[in-house]
Amino acid sequence: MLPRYRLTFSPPRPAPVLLILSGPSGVGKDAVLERMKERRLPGLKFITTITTRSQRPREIDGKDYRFTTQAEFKKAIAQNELLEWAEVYGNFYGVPKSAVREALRHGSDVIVKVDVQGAASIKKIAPEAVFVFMLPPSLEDLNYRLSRRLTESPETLKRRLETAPEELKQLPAFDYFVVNHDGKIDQAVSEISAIIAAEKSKVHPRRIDL
Ligand SMILES: Nc1ncnc2c1ncn2[C@@H]1O[C@H](COP(=O)(O)OP(=O)(O)OP(=O)(O)O)[C@@H](O)[C@H]1O
Ligand SMILES: Nc1nc2c(ncn2[C@@H]2O[C@H](COP(=O)(O)O)[C@@H](O)[C@H]2O)c(=O)[nH]1
Repeated sequence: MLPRYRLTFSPPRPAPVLLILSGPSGVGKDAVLERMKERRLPGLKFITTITTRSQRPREIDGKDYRFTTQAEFKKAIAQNELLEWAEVYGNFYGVPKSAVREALRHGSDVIVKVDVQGAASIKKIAPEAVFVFMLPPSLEDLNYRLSRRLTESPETLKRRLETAPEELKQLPAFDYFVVNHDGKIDQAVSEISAIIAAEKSKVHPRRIDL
């Protein structure tokens, strides 16, 4: 007969992770996040940000972005509805604070996609977030991807590509990097998932206070 023990132990409850994904335009952030969404990983929430940029032909309002006017965007800033906002390549973009708070309150892990300015702002507000920088294998690959996407005018394409080297200099401010190798979107998805899993296994987790 085995001795009977009173079991009083239970493992720690993992804290939700706020993952900030950044990287130059065209590196593949959206493509990787789309693939992540297809995997329907439980407890993972993707935040739709808002923008004054014009909607691209294949974009869906409310899914890719919440497209808004300059006036509405200014109102959102005035009413303190944005976690951060920035002018990026000539348009305004911002993260709705309530969506992030709500998801974290429900215990979900949260992914927010922003440019490097947005990542720097969020680092000041929520330094406990996990900052991930997506890198291209080379600037040539970045150029090729952004050109082939056919979403940019010659002027905006030039602006985005000329900004990339400056953005890449921000890498040291991040916690992790993920290289989005050509044709290897699944590998990038796995690496981001592994980062989330590692963060959730920390004995001393970073607790977000927003
Ligand atoms: N691993 C990859 N191999 C080859 N092509 C890729 C890869 N990842 C993304 N792409 C392609 O590169 C282009 C740019 O990708 P995507 O739009 O996801 O970039 P992004 O980082 O979200 O850009 P932005 O910051 O402008 O929103 C798309 O046409 C996409 O299909
Ligand atoms: N600072 C923020 N940057 C954002 C936000 N949402 C998206 N972005 C970034 O803007 C650029 C351009 O995006 P595109 O869709 O016009 O190609 C890209 O780096 C996005 O990651 C945000 O809320 N804040």
